[in-house]
Amino acid sequence: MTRATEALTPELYEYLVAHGAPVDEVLTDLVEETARLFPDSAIMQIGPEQGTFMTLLTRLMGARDAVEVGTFTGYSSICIARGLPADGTLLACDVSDEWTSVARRYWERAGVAPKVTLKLAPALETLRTLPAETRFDLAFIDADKEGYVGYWDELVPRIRPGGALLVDNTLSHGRVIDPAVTDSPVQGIRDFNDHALADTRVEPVLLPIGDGLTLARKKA
Ligand SMILES: C[S@@+](CC[C@H](N)C(=O)[O-])C[C@H]1O[C@@H](n2cnc3c(N)ncnc32)[C@H](O)[C@@H]1O
Repeated sequence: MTRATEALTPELYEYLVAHGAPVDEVLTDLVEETARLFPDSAIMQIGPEQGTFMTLLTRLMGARDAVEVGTFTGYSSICIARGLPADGTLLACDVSDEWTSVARRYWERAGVAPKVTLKLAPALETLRTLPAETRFDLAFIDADKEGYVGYWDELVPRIRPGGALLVDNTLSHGRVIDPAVTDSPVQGIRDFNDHALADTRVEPVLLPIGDGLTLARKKA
């Protein structure tokens, strides 16, 4: 019995990753290619245990229609798309043609390309112009941190009752609790965390996966 989450040493983290479902060749190659092409940005990819968790969650929920805000080179989108059924859909939102051109190649290799629609535009615009009747089972937010509250407010009404939202980086590498840190991405995360907690339409939990992953269930 314990009352707190275990702090992970690098060795314990390695053990944890090694005891989840193994990462396949497609994702391993994607990690390698992203690091080679975009060495300064590769850190933006989600980690292997988070990807496995997202695939399992998608599958466990029986999600069919999903949306992602922040695609980069495609790691998280592949993890979500793999959890969707053959006729499932994923709307992937990003602004970078350069980064998502890598994602497009890997969607083909992963066999998920028919499920994915890429929208290259500021995500707030994309979400605001969705048809009023659009409903998603699952949303994943992982883009500019200052935009999180706006994305959340567009997405919550579009999630079906019982559906879920996942929001990445909600611990900001620990900076959320450091009053000396006042930069706008960290303040964006603080604002978002308070906003989600106060939102009576959802039941949220902030999980210590990766850099903090908020999971929220839309109430019926
Ligand atoms: C942290 S990365 C996403 C990482 C991705 N989920 C993965 O697992 O590889 C953030 C992404 O958000 C995109 N982005 C930033 N501002 C955006 C905006 N206003 N609208 C849409 N996408 C945006 C960036 O181009 C970048 O690809």
